[in-house]
Amino acid sequence: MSIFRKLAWYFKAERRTYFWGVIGLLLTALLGIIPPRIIGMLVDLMDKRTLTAGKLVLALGVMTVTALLAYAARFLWRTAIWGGAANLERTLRERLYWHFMQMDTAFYQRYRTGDLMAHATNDLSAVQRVAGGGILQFADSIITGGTTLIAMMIMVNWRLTILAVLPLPLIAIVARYVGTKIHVAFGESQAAFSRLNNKAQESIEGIKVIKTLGQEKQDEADFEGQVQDTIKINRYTNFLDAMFDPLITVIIGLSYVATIVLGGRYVTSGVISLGQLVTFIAYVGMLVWPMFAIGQLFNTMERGNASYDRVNFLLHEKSSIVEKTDGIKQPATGTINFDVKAFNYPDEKQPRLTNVDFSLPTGHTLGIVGRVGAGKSSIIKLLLRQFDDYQGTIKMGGHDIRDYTLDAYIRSIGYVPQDSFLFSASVKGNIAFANPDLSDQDIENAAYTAAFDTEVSNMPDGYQTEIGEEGVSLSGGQKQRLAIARALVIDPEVLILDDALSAVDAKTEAQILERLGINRAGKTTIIAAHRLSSVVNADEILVMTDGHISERGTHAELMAQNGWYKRMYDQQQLSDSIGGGND
Ligand SMILES: Nc1ncnc2c1ncn2[C@@H]1O[C@H](COP(=O)(O)OP(=O)(O)OP(=O)(O)O)[C@@H](O)[C@H]1O
Repeated sequence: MSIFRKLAWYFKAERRTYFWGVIGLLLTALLGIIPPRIIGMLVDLMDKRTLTAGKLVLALGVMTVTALLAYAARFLWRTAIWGGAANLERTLRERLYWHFMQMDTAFYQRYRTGDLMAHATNDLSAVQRVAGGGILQFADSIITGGTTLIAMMIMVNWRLTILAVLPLPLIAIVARYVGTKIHVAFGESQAAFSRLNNKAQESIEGIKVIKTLGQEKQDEADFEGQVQDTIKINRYTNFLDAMFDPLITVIIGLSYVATIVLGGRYVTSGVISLGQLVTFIAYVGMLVWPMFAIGQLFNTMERGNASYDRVNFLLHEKSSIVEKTDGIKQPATGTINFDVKAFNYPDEKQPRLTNVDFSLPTGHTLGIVGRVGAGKSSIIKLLLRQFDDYQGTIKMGGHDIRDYTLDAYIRSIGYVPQDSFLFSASVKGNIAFANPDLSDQDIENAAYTAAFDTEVSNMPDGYQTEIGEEGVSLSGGQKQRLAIARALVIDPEVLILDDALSAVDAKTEAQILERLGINRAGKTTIIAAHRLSSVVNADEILVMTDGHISERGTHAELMAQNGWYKRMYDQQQLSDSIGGGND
């Protein structure tokens, strides 16, 4: 019952809805008693041969009115209770979605997307079932079960009632225990199916690797193993399912046997009439569902409870990026003063950045270079406020970036990572993602600056061409340029390109950098790159080594220093003149 207590806030808020739901159920139950009783009376009249056409018409009239009223009552409880449940699911779904949107990178590092999706779908459905099916099972078992039992005792015979209903609680027990087993088995069968799906997807996606490494046979054997597993689990599920229905039929049969044996004797000895026995048999049938309901109620509550706890646990996870309620709401502008003494990722001891400091006046360009894992992206993650926990300060326009509201701060930044997420939408839809009302001219300007315009005009439907799963697939370099155009349309104060030109050939890169220089005059740009040609024109270049700045200066100054930068630059120039780009 604890789940009902936990959801009390909701039932309280929706008490009107649920009140009408229960009234509807009560009316349905009361009206349900009438038809069997009338049929019994008709049987008695026929038995005594006193049935007249008038009485028959009257009986049919009452039955018709009852059926119409029952229809209305059913409509009432169905709309109230299912509507209430749907509202709860919507409320929780919105809360969870909003919460996901607020969470920081560390949260997404802790939880896998698949698990979060499972919470947002399966768990919320299980909670919804408590507010719909659960309430129905609870009210139905008490209301329908109770009224039918009372009717049986009052209108027929209490001894017969006790004997006839004796086997019925077994339905509740079977529904509870076999029901749980079936549920678990279904869960396993679904999991097996999704493992099989994942395996198939992975193999198809990785087919080239599998073939080049000659692993087809091994992969086939793996797949065969998974298929066998899935079949075994499904067989067991079917076995349990096949056991369930016949067992219920046997229990109901026992009840009918008891009714016929004792009821028949009562009829012959004149304790009850034949019509009462007929009424009674119909009532026995009406008790089956409430018994099921009791059994299922425990399962619904147990699952709902566990799911509610899991969802609540997620909802209570705090983001380490804390919004100041009185944070600065004006867009962030001005010089960036980055002064981080030490930063380590959550749950890690080793600092990934140490003593990194730079000052980047508005309108300047900063280049960040260095080996793989040197800390380039870590600097950017701090600038993006993906992590707020570090020693030191990062300021923009003289204010600590943590003093801005997230919205005001993030809106000032356009960020393009190496692999951008693109939506399955048109080229235009992707570029205009931040502002669907952008004019075609703005979109084309952005595409031009990102050197993507010529290719778009060659696409089948130009800017309306669908990309992604259902449309054309773009090359790595095209994706990067589309992502740059998407970032440019917001005309950000600070544009951050994190290795976002890596898949673009050297000539196109030069074109983009040149156009960026013109388009973004007076705005700040940060470029992290492996290819040093991306940063040669920067006002300052930082060379990162193991989380600290090992060299710094302009291109000319760094060349003069004769260190890692010069060696790397010469080496890349040489391979460029031999190889060329990779777009
Ligand atoms: N989210 C994270 N959690 C824990 N460690 C991380 C995380 N992100 C990066 N690291 C570690 O921090 C170090 C610096 O990584 P970072 O991504 O900043 O390097 P980088 O210079 O950008 O590398 P690349 O050139 O490959 O992009 C690496 O050792 C990396 O493994």
